[in-house]
Amino acid sequence: MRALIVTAVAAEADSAASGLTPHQDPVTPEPRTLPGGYLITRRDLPGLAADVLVGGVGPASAAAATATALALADYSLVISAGIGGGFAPAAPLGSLVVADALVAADLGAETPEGFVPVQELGFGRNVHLPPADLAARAAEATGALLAPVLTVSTVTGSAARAAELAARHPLAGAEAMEGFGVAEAAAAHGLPVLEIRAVSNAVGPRDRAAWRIGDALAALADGFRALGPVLVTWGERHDRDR
Ligand SMILES: O=C(O)c1cccc(C(=O)CC[C@H]2O[C@@H](n3cnc4c(=O)[nH]cnc43)[C@H](O)[C@@H]2O)c1
Repeated sequence: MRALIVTAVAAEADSAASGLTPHQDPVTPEPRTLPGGYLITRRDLPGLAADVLVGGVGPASAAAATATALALADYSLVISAGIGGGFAPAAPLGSLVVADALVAADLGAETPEGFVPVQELGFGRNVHLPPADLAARAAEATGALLAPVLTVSTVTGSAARAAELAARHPLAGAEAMEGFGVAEAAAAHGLPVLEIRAVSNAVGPRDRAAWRIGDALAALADGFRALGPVLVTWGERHDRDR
């Protein structure tokens, strides 16, 4: 099974790659550069070839990078991965969230009656769903919360915005900036998508001193260590059924 893992920045890619690196191997990423300047690193486990891509911050960058990589090689699965904001109390700092839905939370129109998602306006969609069995197994193996992950173009920085998002998405576990873009590119290629986020900060009032990026990157590496065998098993079945 060949999987494409899309992160926003190099530190996230290094975490994902180190989690997928067998213990006896030193972590020696040898990135290649794709058209567009995107860096991609290959990790091989028995039964799993994983390409880890640095796709940039935000849904548009993530979609462009993902589509570029998908046009150049044959994949069975696309994974959006990185750090994110966690909705309290369900997703504390350092915890993991696996998406049971990848939701474009600010793609739509503001109206006097409130936010209307683009799907209700009749232009496309706001939600992509991962394979339910894969998301459930991934969450179980990694100890993650299985919950919707919101994709936003603006990081939430106030209690009012956090409350608005929570009211519209009461089950949301995390917010980040790339998942839906990755999912759009995967869908355009007919591929399933998964999203995993390690919580670096709480969704709420801006407080840079409270970020725990190092802890989140370590949690992301642990998550990928646990995810590897799940991907191998899922890939064997998926490739057999294709
Ligand atoms: O300046 C700020 O207040 C601020 C707060 C949190 C994150 C940022 C970023 O610019 C990081 C964006 C980057 O990291 C992911 N991320 C991490 N935490 C969040 C979040 O709470 N909401 C949305 N995205 C987040 C995101 O996927 C980007 O790749 C700045």
